[in-house]
Order: sequence, then C-alpha cells, then structure tokens
Amino acid sequence: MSSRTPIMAGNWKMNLNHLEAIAQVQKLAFALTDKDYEGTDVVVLPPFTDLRSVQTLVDGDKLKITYGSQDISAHDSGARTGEVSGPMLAKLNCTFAVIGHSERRQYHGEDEAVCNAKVKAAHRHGITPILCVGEGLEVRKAGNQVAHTLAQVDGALEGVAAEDAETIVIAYEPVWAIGTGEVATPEDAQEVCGAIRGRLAELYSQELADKVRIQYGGSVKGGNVAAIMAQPDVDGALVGGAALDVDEFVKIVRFRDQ
Ligand SMILES: O=C[C@H](O)COP(=O)(O)O
Repeated sequence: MSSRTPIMAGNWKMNLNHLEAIAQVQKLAFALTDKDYEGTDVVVLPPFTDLRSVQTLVDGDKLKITYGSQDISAHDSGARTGEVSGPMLAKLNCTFAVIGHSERRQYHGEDEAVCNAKVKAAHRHGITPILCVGEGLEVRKAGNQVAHTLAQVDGALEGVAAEDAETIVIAYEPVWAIGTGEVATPEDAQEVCGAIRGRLAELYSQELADKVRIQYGGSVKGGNVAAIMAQPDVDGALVGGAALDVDEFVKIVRFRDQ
C-alpha cells in the first residue's frame, strides 16, 4: 500500500465566474465531511479571476479545500501582458499551479521549454506544479504513448533539482480521453503512470519516485474512479467536466466508497 496521499483536483477550465466560484466552493465544502479530507487532498483549480474570492472563502471559513491556478507565467514580473506571475499566485496562497495542460499545449503552443520554465517559476515561489503530460490519438494509435509521455516528463524536469522534483504532481492525461467520455482503461492508465514513475527513478532515485503523486485525467467520473484508483501507480485524478458537478466530484473524492 503506497504512503502517497491521494489527490483529487477539479480543473474548472474557463467556467464559473467569481460569484459562481464562491457558490461552488460553498456547496463542495457543505457536502464534504471531515472524514472525506482524511487521507485525501481535495483541490480546486478555478480561473485566475476567481482565485481571490476562493482564497477569502477558504481562509474565512477555515476550509480544508486547497486551490491553485490553471497556469503560471514563466516570468516573475515585467512587460508580459495578460500573464499572471508566481509571486502574484503565491500572494493568493495558491498551493498548486497547473502547467502544460494539453489545452495550453494545443491552443497556446506551449512546448517542453515553456513547461520547464513554468515548473521552475512555480518552484521559485513555493507553488507545487501539477505538470500535465499525455499523448494524442495518433500517438496512441501508433503505440508510442509511453515514449511520447516520457519525453514530455524529461523536457519539463530538465535542470529541476531533486528537492523540487519530489514535491511535484504529475497528471497523465491522454488527450483523446479529455472531455470525450472516452476513458483510458485502468490498465492504459497504469501502463503510462508506471512508466512515469520508472522514469523519475532513473532521473532521480527510486525513493524520490515513490514519493511523487501521479494523477490520471480524462473523463474521470464517480462511476470509473475506483477502478482507476486501484492501479498501483495512480494516486489521484485531475478532473475536468465532472468537477463542475459537485455531487459527481464528491463521489470522486469518495473513490473508496464507489
Ligand atoms: O484537466 C482536466 C482534464 O482535461 C480532464 O477533463 P475531463 O475530465 O473533462 O475529461
């Protein structure tokens, strides 16, 4: 039995304004009991514009929900119109920042160098990266999912010190399973998550690899979460659509009961 604490993170993507965010976190906090937080980290990842409201609510009501951003600038300040920096996110007490989500890679041209710079930016400011990796459909059809995903891990972690790497969360998200209802089988998830852990052992050490939490993401719901979580190298889920539905997200947090 792994000693890694499962981490269930809801990526709201570009949904819910700051008023809706308050309602959503309140509903989630109301639905979850103290027992739900025992042995599971519950995380929400709202849009930037919601973070201050979420921070105020979490602080004010002393909620056990943690939160983070969906992106982070590689730069700490300056002429970077539209970007949000690590110091700004740290000031909002963000615990996490998603880096290299496939939608950022696809629509904003983020490559390994960009992800690598963002991972380092997050670490500079005490923010834990949730580094997203995973293959598209063509790569999967060609059977190259492991090599493709490991190359993304290698690129994003280049020059990252062990003390920083051991805190990172890696989310394996096969792009063909995101928002499609097409879930990777638990064996598919394990194949790549296991390979990622193996690569961490090669890059750093087995001890470090055993500490890093690896999530699966792609059409995770209450009905499929238990089988995915039963895999030895899957330590949580990065949830998109189902995170917008509080009841469904609570089922995911309660994966042990499903
Ligand atoms: O970040 C979350 C993933 O993109 C998964 O999204 P999904 O659960 O809607 O498939």
